[in-house]
Formats: sequence, C-alpha cells, structure tokens
Amino acid sequence: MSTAREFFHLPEEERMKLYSPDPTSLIRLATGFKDEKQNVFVSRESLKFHAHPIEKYVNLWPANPSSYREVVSEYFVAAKRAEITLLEALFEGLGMHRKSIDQILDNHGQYASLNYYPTCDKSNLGLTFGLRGHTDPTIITMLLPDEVPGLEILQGDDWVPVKPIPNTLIVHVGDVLQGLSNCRYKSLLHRVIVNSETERLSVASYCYPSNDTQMGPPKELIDEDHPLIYKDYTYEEFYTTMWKQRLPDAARLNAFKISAA
Ligand SMILES: O=C(O)CCC(=O)C(=O)O
Ligand SMILES: [Fe+2]
Repeated sequence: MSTAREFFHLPEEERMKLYSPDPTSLIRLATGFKDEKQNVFVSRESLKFHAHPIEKYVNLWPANPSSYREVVSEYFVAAKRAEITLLEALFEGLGMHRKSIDQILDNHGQYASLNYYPTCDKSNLGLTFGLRGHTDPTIITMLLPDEVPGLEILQGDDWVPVKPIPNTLIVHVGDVLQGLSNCRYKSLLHRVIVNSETERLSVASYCYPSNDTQMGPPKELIDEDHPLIYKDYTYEEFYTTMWKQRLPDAARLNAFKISAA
C-alpha cells in the first residue's frame, strides 16, 4: 500500500509516462474523466497491468518507486495463490468435477490495478464519484483497501458502506462466477464514493479465465431444481460483447442466456 501511495505521489509527468487510453495495453495509467452525458466526474486514477505469469510482465512495470517491482510482485504472487486456493474450495463446494475446475483455472490470468481516489472539493462532492456502480468482469476480485471508507455495495435499493477493517481483504464475486455457477453466486454491484478530507487507495487483483475457456455452467451443476440459465460461450466472446455493449454490470451476461438464443 505504501508503494502504491508513493507511486501516486510521484510528479504528474512521471506518472503520465504510463498513460494510455487503450484498454488492451499491457500496462496503463487511467486517469479521472468527466462523463458529459451524465454530468458527473469519475475521479479514480489507476495503474492497471497484467500480473500473471509474472516473469512475462514484470519488466514492463515502473522502476520508480525503486521498491515497486519487488514489493508488487510479492503481493500479487501471494494474492494469486490465495485466489486459486479459495476458488478450488468454492468450486468443490459447488460440486464441480475436477476436470471442470482444471478447465477454468488452467491458464487463468491475473490483471491488477492500483487505485487512487483523490480528495474532492466540498462544492463538487455531489457530482463526483470515485467509481460508479459496476460489477467486475472477473471470476473473483480480491481487493485490499486502505482504512478510508468509500466502498459501497448495493443491497436491495440501498447503497451500503463497507466498513474498512485493517489488513483485511475483500473478495467480490464477478460476472464470470455468476455465469459458471449458473447464478448460485451473484456478481456484486459496488461503487466508490469520495470525500473532501482524505485520499483513498486500494489494490485490486482480478482473476479471469483464459480466452478460450468455456463459461457456460458445467453439466454437474444442472438438475431439475437448477435448470440451465446460460449457454456455452468463451471468455473472449464475453469480453468482446462487453466492450460492444458498454454495460456496467452483470446485465452483460443476458446476451448469453438460453432464453436469448
Ligand atoms: O477501490 C475499491 O474499493 C473498489 C475498486 C473496484 O471496484 C475495482 O477496481 O473494480
Ligand atoms: Fe470493481
């Protein structure tokens, strides 16, 4: 976390060397932006990069701060190990066969993001979000927030603040797990609000399957009580559709519903 803080406190021209609007870049800084249509400012600045397999990507990472590559590698390797252990237990708990589990986890990827939410002038608070409501297009997301409140989840019709607990990871269910589990797990709608007093940081590890992974629910999860909801589709199809639709949440999965066939 302190390495992330150091990075975001580097001079702007140093950080902006990594700026890119292209979502397929292997590493990129994304900055806050104004949504003219909805007249809101989304203030998050984030450094996004691939983290697995780490040897393939680490040389693309910033060399400033000087501790960056070492500290960030150590964190994301450990995060990935924890994600895999958690997912194996979760898939086994659902009753999935070993073959189905391996198919999903073999060649999976890990995308990472260091997130920085600057403080916001009091007069602009009403029109500024850290991040608007969305679900993650992942299997799961492992999030390490700092101790500043800001994350909120939608429960019924209400946005409920998530109380920060020191040194505690938060795991979100993403859209891919909703699809794979035939809706036994629902992907989590969440957002980040900002405040006028304290900046906020978080570190996210997004676990996703390889492009050719079949994302329809495995046969063993389908029975009379759990009729098949989604047809078979690959992660690549899901991702391409997501960019075309530009939907912020799990409604993106509707294109793959049996009833949409
Ligand atoms: O910063 C946070 O607490 C949430 C970040 C988030 O939702 C994301 O990176 O997808
Ligand atoms: Fe998210």
